[in-house]
Amino acid sequence: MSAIRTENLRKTYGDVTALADLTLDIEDGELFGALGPNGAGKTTTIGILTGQLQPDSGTASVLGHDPVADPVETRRHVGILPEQESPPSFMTPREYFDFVATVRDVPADVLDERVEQWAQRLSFTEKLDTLSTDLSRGQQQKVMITQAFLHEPEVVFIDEPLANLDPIVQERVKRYLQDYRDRGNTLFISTHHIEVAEEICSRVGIVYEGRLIADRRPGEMDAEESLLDTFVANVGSDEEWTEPAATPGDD
Ligand SMILES: Nc1ncnc2c1ncn2[C@@H]1O[C@H](COP(=O)(O)OP(=O)(O)OP(=O)(O)O)[C@@H](O)[C@H]1O
Repeated sequence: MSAIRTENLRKTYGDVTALADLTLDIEDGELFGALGPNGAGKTTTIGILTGQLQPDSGTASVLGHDPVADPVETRRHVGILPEQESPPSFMTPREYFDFVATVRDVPADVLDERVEQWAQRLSFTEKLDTLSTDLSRGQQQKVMITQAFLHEPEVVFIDEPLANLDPIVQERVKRYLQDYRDRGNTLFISTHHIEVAEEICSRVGIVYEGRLIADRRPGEMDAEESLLDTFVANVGSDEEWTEPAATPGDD
C-alpha cells in the first residue's frame, strides 16, 4: 500500500515555480530520501504533504488522508520536523513535550518514559529543564527530533534530520531512523548529503526543478553507478565555475 502519494503537484510563489509537476509513490515501510540541490522543491513538498502549504494544482495523500483538504486530520497521524525549526524559546524541552503530548494524545505515563529515553538517546537529559532560548542550535535540533517521534506516528517527515548534530549523535539518529523503518513505519527525509542518503535510505528520489527526475534503491544499484554519479548526471550544474587565477601581486 502507498503511505505517501502525490500526483502532478504544482506550486508557485509569484513567478517562482517551486514544484513544476511532482509525482511520487512511496510505499509503507520505506525510508525515503528526497535528495536535491538548493531550491529543488524538497521543503515545499514536505510543506504540502503535512498540510502547511496549499498546492496550485495536483493531489496528495498521506496514509489515505488528504493533507490539502484535511490538514488537521493528516497531521494527527504524522510526525513533522520542518527545516530549521526551533522549540518555543519561552518553554523548556519538558514543557514543550507536555504540550506536544496533549495535542497528539500521548498518555502522561507513556510520555515520561519516552522523554527519558529520548533525552538519553540524544544526550540532553541535563537540558530538559533549561529554557529553549538558552539551548545551542544542536540541542534545539535534538528537542525537535524528539517531538516528531513522541506519539510514534506511522509516517514521519524530517527536513535535514542531521542538521547541527555532532558526529556521535548523527550516528544515533541514523540508526534510529533505520530501526523505526524496520518496525514498519514510513519516513520521508530531505537531505543534501548523498552519502547519508546512500547509507540509510531504502529509496532515494532525486528532486530537481520541482520534479522527481530519478528514483533509486541504493542497495540494488549497479556497483559501478553511485548515487553521486546519478546525481551529477541528472542535475549537473547550471554553469561551470572556475576560480579566477590569482593576479601577480595578490597575496
Ligand atoms: N515563501 C516563499 N516565497 C517565495 N519563494 C519561495 C518561498 N518558499 C520557497 N520559495 C522558492 O521555491 C523554490 C523551492 O524552494 P524549497 O525551499 O522547496 O527548496 P529546497 O529543495 O527545500 O531547497 P534547500 O535545499 O535549499 O532547502 C526555491 O526557488 C525558493 O526560493
